[in-house]
Amino acid sequence: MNTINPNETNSWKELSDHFKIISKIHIKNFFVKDTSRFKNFSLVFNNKMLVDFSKNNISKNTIKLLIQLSKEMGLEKSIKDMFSGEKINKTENQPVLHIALRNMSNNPILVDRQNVMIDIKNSLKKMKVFSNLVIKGKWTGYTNKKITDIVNIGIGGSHLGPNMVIESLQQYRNHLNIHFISNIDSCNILNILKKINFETTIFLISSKTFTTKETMTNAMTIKNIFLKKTKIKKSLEKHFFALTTNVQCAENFGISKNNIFRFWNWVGGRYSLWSSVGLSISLAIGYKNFISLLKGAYDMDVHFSSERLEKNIPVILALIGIWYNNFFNTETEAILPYNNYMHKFVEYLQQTNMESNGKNINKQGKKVSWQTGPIVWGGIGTNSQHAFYQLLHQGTKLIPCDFIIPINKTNEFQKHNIQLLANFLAQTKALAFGESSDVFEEDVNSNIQISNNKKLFSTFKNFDGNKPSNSIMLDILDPYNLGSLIALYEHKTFVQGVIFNVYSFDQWGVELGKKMANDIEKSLDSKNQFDLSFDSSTNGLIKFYNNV
Ligand SMILES: O=P(O)(O)OC[C@H]1O[C@](O)(CO)[C@@H](O)[C@@H]1O
Repeated sequence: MNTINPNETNSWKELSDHFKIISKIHIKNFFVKDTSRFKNFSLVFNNKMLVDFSKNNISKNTIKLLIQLSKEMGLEKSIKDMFSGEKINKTENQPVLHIALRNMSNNPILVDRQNVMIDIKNSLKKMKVFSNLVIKGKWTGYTNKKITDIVNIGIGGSHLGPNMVIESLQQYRNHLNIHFISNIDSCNILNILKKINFETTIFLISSKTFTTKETMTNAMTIKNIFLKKTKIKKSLEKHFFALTTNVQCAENFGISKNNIFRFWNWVGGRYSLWSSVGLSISLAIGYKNFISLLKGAYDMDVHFSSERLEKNIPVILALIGIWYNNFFNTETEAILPYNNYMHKFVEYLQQTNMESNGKNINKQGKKVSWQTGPIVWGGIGTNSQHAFYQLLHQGTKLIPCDFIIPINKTNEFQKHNIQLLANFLAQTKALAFGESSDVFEEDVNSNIQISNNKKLFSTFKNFDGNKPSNSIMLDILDPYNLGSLIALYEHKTFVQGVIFNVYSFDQWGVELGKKMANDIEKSLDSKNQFDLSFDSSTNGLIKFYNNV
């Protein structure tokens, strides 16, 4: 195991010195000095994805030093360890093998000397058969009607990934309506209940542990309402399914053995959309498209595990992220997809990144003295341009951005597609290069007496530029490319975790809130006469609730 902290490496010291020079250079000057800047600072993946990282505050030397840092932190060995099934999730004593779920090679992957590919292939076969039966109308409900609606009941990784993929791939959807119940807030259930007919709906209870409070409460409520309506216990067999590692709990809940789609403890919840947790995806877009999604991710895995670091897209994006996070001290990064279907992408990435690297204890159990995972946020273009881009352009915070756009030339609304692309290009250009306010003077309304105020007025319109961004272009938004894009961000997160020297695959930080919610829930039970033994704030809030 690597035992060095990033800020104790030689590269870190070199990067700190290097920062003093680079931070004084405007991005536009990098372009002036190097006429081949785009060529030198962009990479293409499989002729389908272009990653342009030229509009950053970086030189060739920056990349060289960052790669040196990654080597000092043992990145190459860490990648090998993950792909070979080493137990790199040490605090849970598990390997981390979402990459096995999309392994399209014939190479075995061993966990405790067992080849996990056999179980994975069987699970995929079961998903294929079931998806086909439902889509073709051969799986019927308890009154023999064809299935029209699927409800996925799950939260966190058992919800965000499938929901994002299904939304992103709207154009590949079949006739099935897909719904998600995730929140314990009853509004979520009520809203879905209004839309479905129990006779033609199946419920996928998606939970790695099959113990998550929200999911279990939601599933039990639905089951009770369902049984009240059907009055036949056997009807559950036609309508209730479990996607889980915990077969016993699923059976105890009343799911029949055949209706359990298993996966394994070595799949992290937030990396589980590639497993049977992706059943809603396979139902929504068909098994063949689900496999294309896996294939896209697999090809990115091959790139990530075999390409040298200098040409390795997830590595380069991770290192640029570290450069801003740890040397420019930026606190956040914005993800800006220029595609309406991708409106769930940011929410999904927040879990991938923030649950993985939101840690303040290093692998040796000591408090870190460097910044770890950034705050990930963002929104879709062009809507976000009219909401928060003002701050990106003229605010006081430096916010590195990833702009993502799938090319769309195929539909009849070409004017819209062109305008969307023009906005995408314009924003990254405006952020990087800025513009002097003189350019705007001719626009100034002639009625305004600007002569006295001219100087003052123009400062408001000034664009400093020098705001960094990456541009990611996909040749199309299809299952394959989406798979590659998701895997790219998964690996970016992994690389950053290695450099931060934190364990990226546990999430102990969510436990305390869960435990306290249980204790407080008991005290809210009116039978207990509202136990008020908490702090004065919690007690005050409970009293207010009680008196309303
Ligand atoms: O799939 P499960 O076990 O219901 O867990 C749901 C989510 O809860 C978390 O453990 C966090 O609370 C996530 O990591 C996970 O994706």
